Amino acid sequence: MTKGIRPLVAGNWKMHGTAASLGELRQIANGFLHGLDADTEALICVPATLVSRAREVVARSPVRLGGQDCHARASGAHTGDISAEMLKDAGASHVIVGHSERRTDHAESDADVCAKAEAAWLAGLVAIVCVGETQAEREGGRTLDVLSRQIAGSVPAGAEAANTIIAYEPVWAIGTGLTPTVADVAEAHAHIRAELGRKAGAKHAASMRILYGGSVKPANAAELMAIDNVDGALVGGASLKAADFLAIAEAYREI
Ligand SMILES: O=C(CO)COP(=O)(O)O
Repeated sequence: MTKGIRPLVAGNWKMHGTAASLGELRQIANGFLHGLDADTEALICVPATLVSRAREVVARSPVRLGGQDCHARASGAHTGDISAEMLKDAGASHVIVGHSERRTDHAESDADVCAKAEAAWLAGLVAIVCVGETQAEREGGRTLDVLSRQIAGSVPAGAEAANTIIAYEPVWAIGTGLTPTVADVAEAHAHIRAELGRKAGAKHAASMRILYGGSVKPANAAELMAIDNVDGALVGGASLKAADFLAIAEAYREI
């Protein structure tokens, strides 16, 4: 946690979910509606096909919606792609950019991610910029260098709390059940905040959220959230089940 920063528990459904999954979203919305936690914000990044229907489901709850990627351009001949404006129009307030699965599956560079974050801002979306080292990079002692390079290259100038959230997701911790030690998470998040200071100035860096992502579960959420500079979570698999996602949000409240 960081004093003065309201935590955000965000779900990333990845390529999971059809209309049948909206029941889970309804349960999540109900959990927050019934006062689960006024101190924690909640966001679910559903597949783009569901944003518009999900908007109805979360309408009377504090739960907000995000996309999982957007194109760097506002519009054009880009068959199959989705613009930030389209996500906004469908009901999203946030969009994830530079998730490691996009960086790997679609060869997205830091410059691509930076352009997508700027496109998100232009459409009025908050960009959730993902960074994180691979297993080989960690084993090679290069974690902090990788994070420096990714923050320098993927976060546009002008980043501040109102338009940008950083998610630290060690690639080797995603979907594996493995998590870094408390000391490693603390070191990475402190390093990211220092790099944000270089990029955006100390004042903005101090108020920006830095989420942790990678095998966050109800059982480890409280321990992760208590770490300095960890301002919430980006939850993959455990966000698909309302009971797990709500338990994670609940764990955060108990810090
Ligand atoms: O990639 C993630 C969220 O964006 C993390 O996924 P898991 O929580 O399934 O490890």
